[in-house]
Amino acid sequence: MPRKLAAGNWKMNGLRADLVELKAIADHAEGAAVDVLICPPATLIAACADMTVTIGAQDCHTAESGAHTGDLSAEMLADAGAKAVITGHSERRADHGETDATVAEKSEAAYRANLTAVICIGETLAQREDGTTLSVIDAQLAGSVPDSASAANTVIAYEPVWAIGTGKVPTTEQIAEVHAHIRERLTDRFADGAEFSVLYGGSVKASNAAEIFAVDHVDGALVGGASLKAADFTPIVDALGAADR
Ligand SMILES: O=C[C@H](O)COP(=O)(O)O
Repeated sequence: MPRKLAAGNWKMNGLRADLVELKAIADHAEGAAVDVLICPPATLIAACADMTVTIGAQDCHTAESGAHTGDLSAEMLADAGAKAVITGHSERRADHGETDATVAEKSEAAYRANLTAVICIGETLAQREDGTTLSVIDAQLAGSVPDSASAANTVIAYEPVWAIGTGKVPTTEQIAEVHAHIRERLTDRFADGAEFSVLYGGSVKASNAAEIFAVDHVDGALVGGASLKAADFTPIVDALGAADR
């Protein structure tokens, strides 16, 4: 059975003053029935590395070190206290031109540094509307997930681009279709494909979490906006714990 995971991606939000929210989430995570991961901006990783919640980063470079001004290697993030790193988030694919090949390389860099890679995939609104969602998912899975991936070092996050930060959420039927498809592709390709945690991401809130977590093959969520405040995020953690699956 895949592990249930409630993950928060703070994106480019969070100053030291906001560590109070992270501490409250960590305190809640300590007694939670599910795994909890928070990915704050890299500037805050060291400050919260000792809290009772798993800390991750939002991106890493492919190389271990070198002349790459402004970038951070997976080894540096691990050294700061990160245990995981998000790779291939659609905002990085769009803002920084990251390709599937880059995402696969970054995921391999994560494994090299003993970090879990949270690999993001998902279709745009145009792709959803022209009926190519599943072939887009296939291409992203094939291109972004390295052959060395396993359930122990990789989490897949399905995030329809059109649902991120918009308040628009796919129907449970749409989520079910894509998650079942991802599970099938993972089991086709990896011996432990049935064990990978597959998260849903895109406008998850306390008010819709239970319905989403009841969908087959949804093993948790990657939450953006609603992970910034403990009062918004902890009910999502609890909803995942209560999900009957
Ligand atoms: O990484 C998180 C996702 O992009 C979802 O963001 P959101 O919950 O603000 O829609």
